[in-house]
Amino acid sequence: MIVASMEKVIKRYDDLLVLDNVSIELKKGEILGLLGPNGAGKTTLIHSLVGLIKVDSGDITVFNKNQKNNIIEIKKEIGLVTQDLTVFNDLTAKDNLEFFGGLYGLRGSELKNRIKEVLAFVGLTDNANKLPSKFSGGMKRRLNIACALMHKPKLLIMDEPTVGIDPQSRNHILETVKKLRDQGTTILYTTHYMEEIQAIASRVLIMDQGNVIAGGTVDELISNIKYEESVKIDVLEATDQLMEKINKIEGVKETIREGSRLNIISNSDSGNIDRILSVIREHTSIKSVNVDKPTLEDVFLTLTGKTLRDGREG
Ligand SMILES: Nc1ncnc2c1ncn2[C@@H]1O[C@H](COP(=O)(O)OP(=O)(O)OP(=O)(O)O)[C@@H](O)[C@H]1O
Repeated sequence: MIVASMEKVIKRYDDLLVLDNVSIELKKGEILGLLGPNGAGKTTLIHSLVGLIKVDSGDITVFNKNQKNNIIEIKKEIGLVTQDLTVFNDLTAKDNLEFFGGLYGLRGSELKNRIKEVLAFVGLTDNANKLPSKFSGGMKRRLNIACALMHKPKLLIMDEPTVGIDPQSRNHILETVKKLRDQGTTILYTTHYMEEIQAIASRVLIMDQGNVIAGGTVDELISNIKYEESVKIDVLEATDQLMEKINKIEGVKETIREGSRLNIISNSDSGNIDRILSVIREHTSIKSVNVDKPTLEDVFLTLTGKTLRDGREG
């Protein structure tokens, strides 16, 4: 069953085409991972889906209703976890939840019980009466999620909910997302982090420059490039000249430089590792070499020539 869809959606900011004929579908009970570098259009896609911004053309349907004509009704069933925290620093965690619950019409004992439930769900029960200003980044993010859960949304949209937090809080959030999925919530989850997508997503859409450029399960996406391998080489000095020479070797598809590490995507049947190594040796010393099967990161690199982490050109 389709919970939400966008069809041929176009959104421009002046001359900038931010959503370029985007079509997506969200299926009931799935965690759909939306992966892309900075500026790919992920937030714009989300804000369009929930009706926070108007699109220039295309159709958006949520819960089988045309979004434009039924936006108030639709919003009652959607939870939005925004990238920027929306919690009030001068209200305690509990009071924040009371405020957001109130906005959704919860009152009295129903409101009180839901606050307790949600605090326990995100692991903040012991901090209910504390101000978010005293929280760690991860605790604030968890409270931000809790606020979006007060009205038990059927569709939860999470815009990079783990940015800038410690690994423990990150794992806690990923576990929370999986629990929500197990309870039947449909989730759209955006991130730069492929490890998160690999850990939780049923399906992945990869976005770049306003386009959805690939989609499928993680395994499906990786199998599309299985004829390739990823050669990771640590060198003493990775100069522009060296990069240029490597890219000219037959069978090399992409080379990305991260400090003194080179990640080279190469056809696995071209047998050119020797060639790559000897070109490098002519320029600098080699510290280590690793040949891996491709990961989701390599899928992205192959498709866009950029790393997921920062959207930097390769
Ligand atoms: N209100 C706006 N006015 C003009 N340009 C905008 C506006 N909002 C976003 N943009 C531009 O649209 C493009 C897509 O931005 P968007 O925030 O959707 O990307 P994103 O994939 O969510 O990036 P990030 O990972 O950094 O959040 C960017 O080039 C951005 O500068």
